[in-house]
Amino acid sequence: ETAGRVSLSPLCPLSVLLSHRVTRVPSELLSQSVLLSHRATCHPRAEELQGQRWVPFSREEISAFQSQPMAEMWQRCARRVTEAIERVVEFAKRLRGFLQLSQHDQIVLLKAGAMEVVLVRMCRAFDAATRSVLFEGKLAGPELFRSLGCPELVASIFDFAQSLSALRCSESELAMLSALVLLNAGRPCLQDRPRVARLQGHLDVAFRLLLRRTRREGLLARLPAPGRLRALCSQHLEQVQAFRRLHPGGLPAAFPPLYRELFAPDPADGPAGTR
Ligand SMILES: O=C(O)[C@H]1CC[C@H](C(=O)N2CC[C@](c3ccc(C(F)(C(F)(F)F)C(F)(F)F)cc3)(S(=O)(=O)c3ccc(F)cc3)C2)CC1
Repeated sequence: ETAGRVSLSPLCPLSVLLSHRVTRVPSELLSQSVLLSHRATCHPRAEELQGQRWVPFSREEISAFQSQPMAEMWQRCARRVTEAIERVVEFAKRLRGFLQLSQHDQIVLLKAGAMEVVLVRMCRAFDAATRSVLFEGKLAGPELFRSLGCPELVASIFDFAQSLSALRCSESELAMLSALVLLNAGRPCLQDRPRVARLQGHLDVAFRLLLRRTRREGLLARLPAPGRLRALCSQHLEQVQAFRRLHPGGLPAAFPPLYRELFAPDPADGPAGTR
């Protein structure tokens, strides 16, 4: 048995067995705490996802969305993605060691990784059978988002959600994946890269041990390449720029400030993450 576990030898009297604390190895404690942070900051919660019967939008509701003005639909989606990003920030703050990083590095990691975590989390509310995602309480296919005017981005988002949901990840696996997306020592502009690399290393070991314990080592080879998430996020930034060109005068004030800060930073505000 691995060190620290209660020895289950037949010779051990109950009193000795009971005297051992059920110790968990540090990496098991780490994946447990990451799972709790994930559960506390995801929406909908896992139990709501199981219980809920997902209802698709009706044809009338879909055409109502499709006839929304582009700016209206963009603001609606930007609000929802901003709410999701605020929950990802809360998740990051609960990750062991994250708040001990400099604020500069916390901002660098969130600017680079928050949208990627939203896209990872999206597979939780994705229904592969109907290729649709939970949006404002009902199931929406890609066609519902037509008035955004960015069909390729929407298609890539759905493709990514489809491929990730096909792996049928557990909440623990999604939690560890999300933590590793955020605590990525490869992000540009980090001040204390070795410190982020140490945190990333602990998570990497904990993730591998979790996969071994659950006989899911094969998952690692099937995960989408990190480049896919990066490509999705740059596609998203291109579409935000395209939207801004269509609507001179910058993103309308109705866009959430956090969304503007992350995806349409005003050059007058100085370099990213240093304010
Ligand atoms: O907080 C949680 O645990 C979850 C995390 C995942 C959340 C989620 O799935 N989402 C949050 C909002 C979602 C979202 C994703 C992508 C975008 C955009 F890229 C663009 F609009 F251009 F596509 C933008 F940013 F440019 F506008 C906006 C909003 S959504 O559900 O509104 C959605 C929109 C379009 C889709 F084609 C698929 C989904 C995805 C739901 C809440």
